[in-house]
Amino acid sequence: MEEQNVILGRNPVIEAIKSGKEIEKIYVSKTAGGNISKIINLAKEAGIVVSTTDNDILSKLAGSQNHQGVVAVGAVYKYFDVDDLLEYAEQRKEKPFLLILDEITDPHNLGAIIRSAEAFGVHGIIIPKRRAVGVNATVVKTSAGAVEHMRIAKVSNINNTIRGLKERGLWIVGTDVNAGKSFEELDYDFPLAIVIGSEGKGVSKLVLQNCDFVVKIPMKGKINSLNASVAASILIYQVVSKRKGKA
Ligand SMILES: C[S@@+](CC[C@H](N)C(=O)[O-])C[C@H]1O[C@@H](n2cnc3c(N)ncnc32)[C@H](O)[C@@H]1O
Repeated sequence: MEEQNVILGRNPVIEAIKSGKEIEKIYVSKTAGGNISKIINLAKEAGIVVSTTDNDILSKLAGSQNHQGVVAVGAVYKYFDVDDLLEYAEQRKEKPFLLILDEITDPHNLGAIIRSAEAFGVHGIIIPKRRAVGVNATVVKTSAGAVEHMRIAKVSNINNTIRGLKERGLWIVGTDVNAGKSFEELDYDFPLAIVIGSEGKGVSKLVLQNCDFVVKIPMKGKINSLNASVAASILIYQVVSKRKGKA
């Protein structure tokens, strides 16, 4: 785990963005002028959230040190590469078992998924760089500390990552409320990644097309879907129980 840190001042923040440092958010003063628009543009290009705010908030974040109207709040988590996730499975002499989260935006869902994944021995979680929540303070808290033991990789393009995983021998199991196949029909005794979709629109069409299997958890009630973290937990448990006792 990396400590959450703050970077103060214009040049340090510019250098931090350029070096690709994990930055969660950049705060800029409402009244800042000069090269502030350059910082905002650089941040946007790097996909970093920028918040325009009052000087009081900046001073609080900066602990009364000089911030020149800009404070970057560093990441709370150091991400892994997809290769690290697969190597971890290899070290454990287990068939890879990964989760791919397709644009989960609620930090409580991400935290809960990490917690279940850690509890049941998932080797790693893949999340997209854009349009999804990353590991922030709420996620850390909701995961009840499980995030410290979970390898999470951030990728630019989920579909390219899926292609790469298939080349490495993984089977991709998508989940969708309207799938024709029940999740109980697979034996999960193969290297795999399970795809869980976003709260609003589910797994995207293209990702579903790239899956080897698409399964549903049959439901009896009137509500048409489960919470993403609940669905993830049911699937994770199914994989673990089906693999039990198998090498
Ligand atoms: C809240 S649901 C998304 C609902 C979305 N409106 C849809 O129609 O797909 C979030 C994710 O949880 C998983 N999920 C929820 N209920 C499920 C079910 N009954 N079967 C399979 N997956 C489910 C899927 O990955 C889904 O994309």
